[in-house]
Amino acid sequence: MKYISTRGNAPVLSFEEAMLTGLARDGGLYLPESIPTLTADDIKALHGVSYEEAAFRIMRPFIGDAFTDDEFRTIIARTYAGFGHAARAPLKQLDAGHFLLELFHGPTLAFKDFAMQLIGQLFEASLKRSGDRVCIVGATSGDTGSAAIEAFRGLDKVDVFILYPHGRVSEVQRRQMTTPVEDNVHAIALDGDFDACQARVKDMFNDFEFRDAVGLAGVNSINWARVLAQVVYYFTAAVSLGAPERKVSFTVPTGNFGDIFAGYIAKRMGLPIDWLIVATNQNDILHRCLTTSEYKPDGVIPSISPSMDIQVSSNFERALYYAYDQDGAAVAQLMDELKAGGFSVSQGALEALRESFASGRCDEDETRATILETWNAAGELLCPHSAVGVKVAEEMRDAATPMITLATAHPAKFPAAVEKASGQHPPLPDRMADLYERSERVTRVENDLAAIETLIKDRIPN
Ligand SMILES: Cc1ncc(COP(=O)(O)O)c(C=O)c1O
Ligand SMILES: N[C@@H](CCOP(=O)(O)O)C(=O)O
Repeated sequence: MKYISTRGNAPVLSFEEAMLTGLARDGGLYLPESIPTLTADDIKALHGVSYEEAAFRIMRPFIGDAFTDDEFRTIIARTYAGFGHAARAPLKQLDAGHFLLELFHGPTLAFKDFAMQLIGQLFEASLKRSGDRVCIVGATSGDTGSAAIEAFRGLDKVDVFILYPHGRVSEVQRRQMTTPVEDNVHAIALDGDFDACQARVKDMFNDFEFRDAVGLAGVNSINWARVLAQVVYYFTAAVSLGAPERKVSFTVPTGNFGDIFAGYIAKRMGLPIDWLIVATNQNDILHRCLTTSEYKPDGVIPSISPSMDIQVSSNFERALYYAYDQDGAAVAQLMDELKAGGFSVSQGALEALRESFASGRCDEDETRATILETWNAAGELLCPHSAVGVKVAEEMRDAATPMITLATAHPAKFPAAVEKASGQHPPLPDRMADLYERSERVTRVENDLAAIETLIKDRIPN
């Protein structure tokens, strides 16, 4: 299996190389050259198997000869051993035809753990073999950072620097990043929004001198392995509702477009998905683009679903690559226009996107009202991101097709917003009960590439 860049002008890599490389050297994102498919019988055979077995069968065709089957099975077993639910990604029924896919039973209580725990294991196995050292730099609006720090803390041969927007993540998210004591992990509070954090990370990848000097690697959804691991739960959820005989739709609380893009990959692999519905908060650039064709970032507005406070949505580039018939030059042209302020998706590409994706938007009042209504009607306490999903799903679903909304984080990560909306205080699980007492370690930086690069160079071992 070979991996190519969305912009068509970077070295073709193996799975392992793509995983360790992060951003392609032409600024694009890696994708498999072709997408393996599962037959209806393969999908049927997923009925009743463990999450780990499903993960093995779904991901195996993408990894080539990077790991033997035994190695890969061991890695998967370790990945999900620390999850607090035997099903890993359980489905709950909200009402007739509407289901919630709970993705928050991992160590940091958000869907990021599904992929981050896996790539922690994959990096460890790969670096042990090569003896190389890497410097991971990531951008977070709250959840990627905590999941990355949890997955990589204390690992040999890996330093991790996470840039988060100062003052714009929840206290639990911040403490998950700032309280680990291992000295290979570094929380960096940047003066700016998430888009600024992500832009600086991409700038570092595009600064080849710095990139090569520090051995830069990425664990944002820039990294294909992140997306791949998220494909699995689309299969397990759909199968438990009757796939491949019965189609399902998914509504996905969306920001950087990585999670919903994993659903799109599942669809291309042969999973019968009717609609993939992009649910946005008031930072609705994706909804605007899918409805008007215009993609013009106009600044992030802080919300009560802060992990989705994103206006430059990295993985949308991967969707555009397919919508433009895998034309890397066309994608590169759009990304140049984006640097200059924005772009318009062509009519043909918009129609291609609309074959799979629909969208909706949920504002702050609607988010709060949905938390309260879902608590009263179903006894389910939603985090604000999942509430955005549930609200949009309710507006968009039809009676004929089961709708699965992704519950992307545990309500206890956002206790203030959840309590204000519902009157219910969501407690942290026991293993994190002392989070508020632990001491914090964080470095504040300005939004300045040279300053961030200097800080990183000074901190990594020579
Ligand atoms: C809780 C939560 N929900 C939704 C999202 C949006 O997911 P994505 O960025 O993959 O679109 C994020 C951030 O990634 C998140 O942390
Ligand atoms: N919402 C994310 C933003 C980064 O997304 P990623 O999937 O590209 O890592 C977060 O919580 O950090």
